[in-house]
Amino acid sequence: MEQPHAPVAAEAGAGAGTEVAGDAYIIRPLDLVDLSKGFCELLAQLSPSPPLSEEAFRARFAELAALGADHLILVAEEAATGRLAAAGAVMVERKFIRRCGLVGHLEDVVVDAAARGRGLGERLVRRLVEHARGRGCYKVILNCTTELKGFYAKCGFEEKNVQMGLYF
Ligand SMILES: CC(=O)SCCNC(=O)CCNC(=O)[C@H](O)C(C)(C)COP(=O)(O)OP(=O)(O)OC[C@H]1O[C@@H](n2cnc3c(N)ncnc32)[C@H](O)[C@@H]1OP(=O)(O)O
Repeated sequence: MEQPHAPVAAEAGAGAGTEVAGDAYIIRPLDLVDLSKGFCELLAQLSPSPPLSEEAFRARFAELAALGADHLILVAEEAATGRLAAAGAVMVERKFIRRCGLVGHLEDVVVDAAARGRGLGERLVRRLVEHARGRGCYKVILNCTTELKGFYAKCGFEEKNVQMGLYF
């Protein structure tokens, strides 16, 4: 199971909850230092995501940290540059059905365009899934485009049901 979010202002680097991926990337929970390591630039490759002020980033980080291990954002830091190359999140939904079962929701998986095709995305997804399993989730679900079905199939997912959305 992943550790809860790293303490505020903790130094990025190998420690509890981190994994050195093929020596080139350190996979670890999101940290406050990551605002200056390209976190927003990474998210902008996923969806329109203007840069955040430090205040806004810290406030959201604190809200998520308060959820403990029920909300985990992992990032992959390139060891050579200290820049972020990938990020992804999993949140645990607490249900009444299935004897108060837990469901993991995989969200906001992104690999920097320059780092794609090296297995980093799959490695990150598998780590997030393992976290959800460790929390006791009976399944992990996600929404994605048709083009990404192959990627998630490689990560062990299978197609189920239909995604619907209502945007405001
Ligand atoms: C729940 C969500 O967050 S959905 C949003 C997903 N994110 C995005 O669309 C953002 C833009 N895209 C990306 O960031 C990346 O392309 C990702 C995350 C989709 C894939 O990351 P990568 O690091 O390039 O993938 P990775 O190298 O780990 O690929 C693992 C396997 O999936 C395959 N794969 C990767 N992308 C695709 C794809 N679009 N379609 C089919 N197969 C794919 C790879 O070929 C590889 O297969 P192999 O083991 O046989 O070689």
